[in-house]
Amino acid sequence: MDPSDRYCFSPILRWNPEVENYFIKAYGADHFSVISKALTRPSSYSCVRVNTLKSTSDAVIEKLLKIIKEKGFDGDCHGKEGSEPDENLGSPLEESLKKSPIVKCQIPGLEYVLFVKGSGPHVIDYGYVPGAPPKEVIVSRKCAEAVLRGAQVFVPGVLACSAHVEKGDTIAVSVAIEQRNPNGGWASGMTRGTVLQGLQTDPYYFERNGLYIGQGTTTMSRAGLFRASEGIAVDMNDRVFRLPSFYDVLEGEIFLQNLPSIVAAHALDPQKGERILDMCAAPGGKTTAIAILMKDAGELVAIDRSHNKAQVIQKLAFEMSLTCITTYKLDALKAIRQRNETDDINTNQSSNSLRFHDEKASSSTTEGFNSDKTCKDNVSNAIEDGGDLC
Ligand SMILES: C[S@@+](CC[C@H](N)C(=O)[O-])C[C@H]1O[C@@H](n2cnc3c(N)ncnc32)[C@H](O)[C@@H]1O
Repeated sequence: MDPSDRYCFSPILRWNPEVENYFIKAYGADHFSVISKALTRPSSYSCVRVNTLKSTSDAVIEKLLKIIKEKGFDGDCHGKEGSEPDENLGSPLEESLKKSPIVKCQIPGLEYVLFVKGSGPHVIDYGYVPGAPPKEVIVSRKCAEAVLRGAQVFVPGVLACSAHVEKGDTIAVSVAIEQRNPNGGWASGMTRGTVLQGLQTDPYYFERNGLYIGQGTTTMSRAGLFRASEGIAVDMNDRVFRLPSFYDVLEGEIFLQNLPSIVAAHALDPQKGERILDMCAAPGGKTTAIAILMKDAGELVAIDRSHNKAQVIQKLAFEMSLTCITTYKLDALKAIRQRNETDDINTNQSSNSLRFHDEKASSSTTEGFNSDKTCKDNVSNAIEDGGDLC
């Protein structure tokens, strides 16, 4: 392989042969190959839920179209145009997205869901010169997945970096996919802070062939990057897949959320005045969806075992002006006592009420949230750390 060929995005899924044979029989070789390829790519659109207590789908579409027009297609990417033709287009949604970059969900009752078009894969010139490989960082898989959905590279996601990287350097970003370890688990197995030379002796050099997800500008030096515990490490200029970034966009009016999570809240059909418990709630995607469906009237108890994540729920509820949510930092497994349990905690509560053994996450009427930097960083880190779009 020519060394320059590795700086591209062409992942190949490796299946357990038995599973692969099963699927080939079930789907046919051609269909299975299309499915297998699609599984290596991010979604071709983003899904956004509108806070109908604050706005309407039409108003949000209008505002987003204006933002997209002002900022360019995907907010902060200005790479070369030109992408591979996408052989998977053809569903009614994708056909609609060809006509307009933002469309309303056509499922009755879900008109508050919007789809925003993305594009890719794009070809990126990493500036490879024989004998002078580009400076690069390796990021975790979760970080890479977020980047391919419009996020920046945050500090905790960086695993390794070239030597002599300074703030403002152009840098290629690749991903270290987890490998199976001897204990049967999966891990990248890379020590954070590893120095890359751009040589075949670099960790996962061959495994990273075709796993370059974009190019950006470093916001700090190599030393700073591994000293810092939070913040943006690489400001992405170009990604192989481009989806609009919704970071700080129409805060409180919209929430980026996968359709199945939205449908889960919708299927629950929560009603005004009900009392609902969300036991693994952070970052609060379903919690806030439920609260909005309840018209913010009733009681929604949201718990998460992580203190920082519980704060993230509070921040989101505050942004969305939802007052029916009460947040607790609490392990769900220890959350509820049997009626006849005889420990001495909360003995003054009625026997059939839920009894919380842990503390309420600090003040839920927090005026401080707007300017609370820690909370904002917690959101970034929670996203970085959790990676899931819930
Ligand atoms: C995938 S996220 C949940 C997403 C959330 N339901 C939403 O729709 O936004 C899983 C969350 O569960 C929390 N969690 C896991 N085990 C828990 C437990 N035993 N008690 C409380 N929270 C837990 C994690 O901290 C994490 O924030």
